[in-house]
Amino acid sequence: MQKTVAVLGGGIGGLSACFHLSKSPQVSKIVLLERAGRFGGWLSSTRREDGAVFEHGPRGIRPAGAVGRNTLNMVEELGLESEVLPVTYDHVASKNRYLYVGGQLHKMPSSLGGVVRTVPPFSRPLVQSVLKEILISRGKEEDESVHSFVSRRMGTELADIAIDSLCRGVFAGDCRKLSVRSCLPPLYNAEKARGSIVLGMLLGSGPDPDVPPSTLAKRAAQENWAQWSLKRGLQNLPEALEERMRNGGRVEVHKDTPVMGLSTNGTGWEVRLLETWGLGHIFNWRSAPSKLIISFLLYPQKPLSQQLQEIATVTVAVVNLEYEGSVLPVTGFGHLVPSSEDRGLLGVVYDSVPFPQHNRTGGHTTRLTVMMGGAWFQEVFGNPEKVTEQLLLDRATQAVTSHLGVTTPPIWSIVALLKDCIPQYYLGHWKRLENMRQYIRDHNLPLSLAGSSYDGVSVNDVIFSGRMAAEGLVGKV
Ligand SMILES: Cc1cc2nc3c(=O)[nH]c(=O)nc-3n(C[C@H](O)[C@H](O)[C@H](O)COP(=O)(O)OP(=O)(O)OC[C@H]3O[C@@H](n4cnc5c(N)ncnc54)[C@H](O)[C@@H]3O)c2cc1C
Ligand SMILES: C=Cc1c2[nH]c(c1C)Cc1[nH]c(c(CCC(=O)O)c1C)Cc1[nH]c(c(C)c1CCC(=O)O)Cc1[nH]c(c(C)c1C=C)C2
Repeated sequence: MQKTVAVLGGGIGGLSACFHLSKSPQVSKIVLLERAGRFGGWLSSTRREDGAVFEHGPRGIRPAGAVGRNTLNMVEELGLESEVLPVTYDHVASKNRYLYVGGQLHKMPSSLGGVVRTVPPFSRPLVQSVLKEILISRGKEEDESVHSFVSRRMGTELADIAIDSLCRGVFAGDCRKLSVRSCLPPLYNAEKARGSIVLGMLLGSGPDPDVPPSTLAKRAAQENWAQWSLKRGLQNLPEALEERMRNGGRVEVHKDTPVMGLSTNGTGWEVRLLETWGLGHIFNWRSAPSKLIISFLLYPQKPLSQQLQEIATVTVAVVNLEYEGSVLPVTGFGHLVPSSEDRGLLGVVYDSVPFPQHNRTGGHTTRLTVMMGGAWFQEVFGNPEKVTEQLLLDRATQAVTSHLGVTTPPIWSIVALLKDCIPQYYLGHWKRLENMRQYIRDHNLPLSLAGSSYDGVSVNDVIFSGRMAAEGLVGKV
């Protein structure tokens, strides 16, 4: 029997689910319901008339691994190959990343020389920690914080500085609360499979999903891409998906359509919407049987909704700045700031280094993005509802002055407050997921979970989760 499917939330996860569902002959109709006035969720780019592009959310996607190939396969299917802006591993943006510690920028080691020598801010050569790691016995816990795991295996200095910064630069989160099992599965699996991170990395610690590469994914591997973006910014990806959905025939796409509630009616679902397109106050959309793929929380089944609610999120302030000319004292991807140095200032991305194509045409500028807040937002800035754009802008420009010595004011800026934008996989996240999925199975609920709250926060992970949710319903597409 053909199915009708509602996809709730038109972020990149919901769009990916629609994309894959729409390929299946088993699905007669897909209804995509999005609260906002545009699709794409956190993939959001400002395009200025003079050609400059500024990213408010993700700015680079990694091509590596099965999930990286899966995204590039989709990019090729959407006909976006000529729009891709690759950055190779030998590019300065791939080789140079910095830490801001003790009031100074320190380049993170990226070569063997940097690992065997003592390189500040570390007090001994990293190779010492790496060699000792092989001899440390396996942990016995089912889960552990990222900080505790790395301190135990590689020493507290590495955990306090490098890992603390890494967790801020990916999750905007606190490594003392984040789960190693859910946030860094390759490290957790390496210890479980080989007894050591180093041995796991060298010998492998489990199979990757089978995702055959498209021509574009093969090109990325041959040309050694480290990351990529799109000429018109990453927002072009949800735009291309939306266009595909609109032209495909079987997907009904609705923007400005917040879902207000969900309830089961035995055979399917009732989705309560606040009417926005002229049918009365509350519109009940009913289908039987139906499946829902949700990338956000709205569910009256108590045990499930409670578990979903327990997945915390953090708020990040993103400030894009543009400066006239070349103002950076160093070149590279950007720098991260450990929480011991400055709790509220997470890091600065030097956008014009990896993607100079996004600078305004004809002029020479430097584009930077300052990211602030995350797990420390409330403590440093107070209530996100009350913080002013001016305060965030001042804090960002002060950081650029003190960290990078840039004394000229920016010629252009934009402040975005991204409320609850990154889910935090705290200790025991894996158990919560297992319980939720068990509940769905036990109650035979026609419901799938996809999106950044579950199995990975990167754009690749989320796109893959949309595909898995679709395939869980209709089989391989
Ligand atoms: C600042 C920042 C930088 C990042 N940098 C990178 C990076 O460099 N590389 C990378 O790979 N990843 C990066 N990420 C992560 C990645 O962008 C996100 O994890 C991903 O975009 C999340 O997609 P999603 O579809 O799960 O969720 P969302 O983008 O949150 O989409 C959910 C959608 O559901 C809609 N919605 C919510 N409630 C309702 C409702 N009641 N009714 C209807 N619709 C609803 C929302 O409006 C939204 O459109 C970054 C994220 C942030 C915030
Ligand atoms: C300073 C805050 C943040 C910066 N980027 C993000 C935050 C919160 C969000 C983010 N960055 C990356 C991802 C995807 C992870 C993935 O698995 O692909 C997300 C959600 C990519 C990334 N950025 C940095 C690292 C180490 C990674 C992981 C992948 C990779 O190695 O490329 C470092 C980093 N992020 C930021 C800065 C300033 C920075 C380092 C210099 C910004």
